[in-house]
Amino acid sequence: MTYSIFIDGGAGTTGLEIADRLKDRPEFTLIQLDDDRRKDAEARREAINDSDFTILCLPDAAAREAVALVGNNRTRIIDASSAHRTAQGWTYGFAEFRDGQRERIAEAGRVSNPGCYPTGFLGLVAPLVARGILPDDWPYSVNAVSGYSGGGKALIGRFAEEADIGFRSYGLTLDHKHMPEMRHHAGLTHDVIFAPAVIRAYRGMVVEVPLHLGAMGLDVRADDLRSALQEHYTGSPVVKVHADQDMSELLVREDEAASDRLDLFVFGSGDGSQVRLIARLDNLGKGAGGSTVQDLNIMAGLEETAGLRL
Ligand SMILES: NC(=O)C1=CN([C@@H]2O[C@H](COP(=O)(O)OP(=O)(O)OC[C@H]3O[C@@H](n4cnc5c(N)ncnc54)[C@H](OP(=O)(O)O)[C@@H]3O)[C@@H](O)[C@H]2O)C=CC1
Ligand SMILES: CC(=O)N[C@@H](CCC(=O)OP(=O)(O)O)C(=O)O
Repeated sequence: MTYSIFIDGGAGTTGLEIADRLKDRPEFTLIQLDDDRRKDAEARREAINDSDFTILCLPDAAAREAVALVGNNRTRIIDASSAHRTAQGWTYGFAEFRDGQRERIAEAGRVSNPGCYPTGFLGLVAPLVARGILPDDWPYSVNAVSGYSGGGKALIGRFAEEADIGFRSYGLTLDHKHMPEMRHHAGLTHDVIFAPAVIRAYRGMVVEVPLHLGAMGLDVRADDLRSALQEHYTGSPVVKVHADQDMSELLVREDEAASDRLDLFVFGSGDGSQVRLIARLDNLGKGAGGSTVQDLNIMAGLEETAGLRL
């Protein structure tokens, strides 16, 4: 059985990453539009409806428009944009973050891929909240840095033009589009305080949640959080919870290699009461293209990690 795949937005940063992961897979054939027709609504409608799976790598408005072009019950959609991440009728495409999610993805007709930052945040916090180890009513802070490819072609262009930008903090109006997704899927009662930044690396990101467990009035310590995460992700080929505590630094290289892994760390103070929960991932890997291909594999009933860079 071969599946036909259309990547709408296939000439963009995420679309090209996904095509690269699929190009040597005999299970898939790619429907491609010539460059002069790739934004033509009729050409896109035809390609979408000819496909078994359409993957949306578009700005949010164009992603909504693409969904409205589906005129059959067969074509299944995976949306990499943030248009449908908390929408009714859509399944959140993060197989590992809560029990039963992989099975929901396998059956779904509409899957919305997580944002890159929420993948780090939810990967760390959601299993701990679900187990009652961390509270659902704490105002969590999320500090993060991303490679500039996270902002797509526009930000890649800007970092090429303004060669002196080394660090860019943003989200300064405290309304970043990933905040509803983090709150919703972690089941929190408050929005997180989200402080994202971009660094002069093409890809890669570090997402951190600092916690003062003592001041929060919790009895658990760093080791308990790490053990719970290790138990939750046991056997996962994609998500690794690191045991080592003696690291003195975590680096993102300017020319970091592509990776579809999600690496989680729990660093604690001597008494374990102060904790830094840290996720390291590739914004174009588990943060976008890697998780899309993982979801596609699950939906198509194929080996879940086929084509991934682990
Ligand atoms: N980059 C990342 O790390 C991540 C990105 N995402 C999401 O994935 C989606 C794509 O992002 P990214 O690849 O970075 O963005 P890019 O800007 O690099 O690519 C978007 C592509 O969509 C094309 N496009 C825009 N409007 C239309 C339209 N109406 N019809 C057809 N094609 C259209 C653009 O065309 P043109 O080339 O002419 O501009 C471009 O090729 C976004 O929603 C983004 O938020 C999600 C997770 C991480
Ligand atoms: C560095 C940078 O600009 N990152 C993007 C998020 C990338 C991502 O996850 O994309 P979605 O739009 O699909 O959520 C931003 O902050 O808007």
